[in-house]
Amino acid sequence: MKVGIVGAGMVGSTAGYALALMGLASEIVLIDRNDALAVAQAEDIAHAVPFMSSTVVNAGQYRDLEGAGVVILAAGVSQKPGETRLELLERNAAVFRAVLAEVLPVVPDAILLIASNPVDIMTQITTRLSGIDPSRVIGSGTILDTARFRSLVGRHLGISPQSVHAYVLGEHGDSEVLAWTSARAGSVPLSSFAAQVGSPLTDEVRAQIDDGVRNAAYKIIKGKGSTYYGIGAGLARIVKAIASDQRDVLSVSITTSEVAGVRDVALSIPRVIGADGVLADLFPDLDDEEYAALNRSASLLKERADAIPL
Ligand SMILES: NC(=O)C1=CN([C@@H]2O[C@H](COP(=O)(O)OP(=O)(O)OC[C@H]3O[C@@H](n4cnc5c(N)ncnc54)[C@H](O)[C@@H]3O)[C@@H](O)[C@H]2O)C=CC1
Ligand SMILES: CC(=O)C(=O)O
Repeated sequence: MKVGIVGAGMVGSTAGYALALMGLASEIVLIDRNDALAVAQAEDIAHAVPFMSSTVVNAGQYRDLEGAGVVILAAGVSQKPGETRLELLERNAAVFRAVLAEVLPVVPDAILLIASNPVDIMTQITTRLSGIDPSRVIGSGTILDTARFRSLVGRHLGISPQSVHAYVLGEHGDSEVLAWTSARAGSVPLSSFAAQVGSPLTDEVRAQIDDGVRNAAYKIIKGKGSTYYGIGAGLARIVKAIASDQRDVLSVSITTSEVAGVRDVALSIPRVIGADGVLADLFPDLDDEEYAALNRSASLLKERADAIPL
C-alpha cells in the first residue's frame, strides 16, 4: 500500500521511519510546507530501508499522493513545555483547512489518519470538512496512552505489555479515562492477577500509573522538546491493521454517534480496524466513576469541537 504523510516534522518522519523499517508500505511520500525538510527526511529514511525492507521513500507535492490508500496528517504546531494539547486547537484547525483543501481533490477515497493535536477535535473537524464517512477518518486518539498504560501495568506485574489488555478511553489529553474495571492480564481480571503474583494494585500504585500515563507527554516534552517514537510506532500499527485488513482491536478516535450519553463526538474507545477503516465500536464495561469520567471527557471534546467555525 502507498502511504502519504503530510507534515514531515518529528511525528510524520518517525511514522515514516517505523513504516519503512516494518515494511508496511510499498511506497511512502512525505510532504511538508518546508520542502527542504521533506526531502531531507525522505532521504534519511530511505537510507535505513536497505537494512530492513524494500519500501520506496520519496518527498513530494500534494499531487504525488495519488494512489495512496492511507494519508497520515501530522502537520501543524506541537506543544511547548507546559502547554496543553487543547491550546493548539485554533492554530492547527487553520493548518488543517489549508491541508485538506490540497489533499481531498487528489485522494478522495483514501483513509485519513490524523495525528496532529488536539487529535480528537482535529479528527472531528476533518470529518466535517471532508464529508468522508467517519469510519475512514481515524485519529490516533489514545493508541499511545493505551500503550503507556499497558507498559506501566506490565512493568508493575512483571509481565510483557502485550499480555496486558487494558485501554485508555476518551480524550487523548488531560481528561482521558484509564479503564481499570475492564482491564485483564492474560484472561484474568487485573486486580486478581496482581494479587496472585504478589504485586497488588493499591490505590497508591493506581495513582502512580494514572499519573505516568496522563502526564507522560508533559514530562517528555520538558525533557526533550517533543514526543515522537511512541506515536510513530502507534501510527504504523494502525496502518498495519488497515494495509493487512487485520481486524485488530485498537483504541482510536472517530466521530461516533453516541458515547457515554454524548452525541456526535470524536474520542477513543476500542474499535475493530481493517481495510475499510473502523468496522465496529466496542464499549468496555465501566464502573459508575469511569462512566462519569468518560461523560465529562466526551462533553468537553464536544463543546470545543462545536465551537470551531468551519
Ligand atoms: N496524536 C499523538 O499521540 C501525538 C500528536 N502529536 C502532534 O503531532 C503534531 C506534529 O508534531 P511534531 O511532528 O512534533 O511537530 P513538528 O513541528 O516537528 O512538525 C510539524 C510539521 O508540520 C509542518 N506544517 C505546518 N503547517 C503546515 C502546512 N500548512 N502544510 C504542510 N506542512 C505544514 C511544519 O513545517 C513541520 O515540519 C503536533 O500537533 C503534535 O502535538 C505529537 C505527539 C503525539
Ligand atoms: C504529544 C502527545 O500528544 C503525546 O505524546 O501524548
